[in-house]
Formats: sequence, C-alpha cells, structure tokens
Amino acid sequence: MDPNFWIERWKNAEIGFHREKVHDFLPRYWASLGLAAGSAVFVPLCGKSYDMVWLAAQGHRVIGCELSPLAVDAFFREQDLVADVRPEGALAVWSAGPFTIWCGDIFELPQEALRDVAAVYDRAALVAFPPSLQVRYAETLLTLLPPEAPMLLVSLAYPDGQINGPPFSTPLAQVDALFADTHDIALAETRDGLDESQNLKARGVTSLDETAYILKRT
Ligand SMILES: C[S@@+](CC[C@H](N)C(=O)[O-])C[C@H]1O[C@@H](n2cnc3c(N)ncnc32)[C@H](O)[C@@H]1O
Repeated sequence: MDPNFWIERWKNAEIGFHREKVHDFLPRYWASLGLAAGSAVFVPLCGKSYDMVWLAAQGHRVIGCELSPLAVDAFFREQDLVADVRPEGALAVWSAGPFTIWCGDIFELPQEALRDVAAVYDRAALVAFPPSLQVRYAETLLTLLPPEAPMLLVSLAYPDGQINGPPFSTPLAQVDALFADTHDIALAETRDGLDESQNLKARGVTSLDETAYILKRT
C-alpha cells in the first residue's frame, strides 16, 4: 500500500478512524493479558490514539509506530508534551514522558525498538493493510517482538466487496490464517460496530462486526 495514501489522509484531516475517546474493548480486556506494571506496550500504526494515553495511565511505557509526522506531532501537542526528536535510520524517534513513537514505516522498524515489549495493542492496524501486507505485518511482529508477547487485537469484518479498504475486512478465518500457527486465539467479544463508524456506513457498509481477540504465543 502506498505510504502517501496515509500521509495525504493526515494532511487533509481525513481521519474518520480516529476516536475522541478510549476504545471500550481496551479497558475491558487488557487485564486478561496479565502484564506487570511498568512493562512496555507496543501500539503499531498508532495514529494519535487516546488508547495510548489510557495505557500510560495503567503504568505502561508506550511504544508507538506511525507513518505520519503530522499524527505524531498532533499526539504530543494534544497531550501537552514537548517531544525530544532524534533520527534513527530511516525513522525518527519522538519521546516524552511514558511515550516513545517511532515515526516512519513499521516495516523499517529496527529490532531494538521492540526489544523489551511485553504486549501489543492493535486497533485498526492489521485492518489498515490489504491481505498481502497483512502477511508481512504478522511476520514483522513475529520477528521483532519477544516471543512471549501477547496481543489484544481489535479487528473489523464486513460483507465481502462492500467497500475498497482500508479498512480491509479481516474476519476470524483471516486472523486464523495469519496467527493460528504461532498463537492461541481467543475471541473475547464481537459487537455491531456500525453505529460508531458513520464514515463506513456512509461509504456503503451495511453491517460491521468489531471483534476483540486475545492472542497468546504457543
Ligand atoms: C486506521 S489508522 C489507525 C490509527 C490508530 N491505531 C487508531 O486507532 O486511531 C492507521 C494508521 O496507520 C498509519 N500507517 C499506515 N501504514 C503504516 C506503516 N506502514 N507504518 C506505520 N504507520 C502506518 C496511518 O498513517 C494511520 O495513522
């Protein structure tokens, strides 16, 4: 997928995926990952999500990765934080308080970025990629993360062909295809997500399952 697609989305403030509140699956299911206080959490394709603020409030160090510098800048400004910014290979590392956001392509993230990560929170990251890149994304997580790190995954599924992604419909069969060889996959909750996704409704989606999965390495 062309990175410029996302760069332009942020430039034009076309960010219908962004929520002005914490996603309710996060506080509901996060404890089931059983993490130690103070551990580091990875939020791939983080945007400027408030979910990162909630995770930090639980005592976590939050490590994000986001392509758009506009998004990263907006995140720190909205949190009244002044970030220290340093270049690191093809990426830039923005950090302040409990937050470190690697600004650049997740596929160029160096191994050391995620060395001490205890868990992953994926909301609207996997589904942002078309199926071929979802395979690369899953492989990248496997390669970069410590082997025991579990994941809370929030995925979306809608009837085939209703819209051109993103988001790309990612039902259980696809989550299985990507992760079942390496993880136990527990379905925590599925709910109708259409009311909260007016932009997808307007694009022609007629039903939307939003599902929380808990993935633990086997
Ligand atoms: C659908 S949004 C989700 C953002 C966030 N997780 C949330 O819940 O609001 C996907 C985000 O991923 C970023 N992104 C897309 N491709 C990326 C890549 N290859 N590496 C890093 N970030 C990427 C986009 O700029 C966008 O902010």
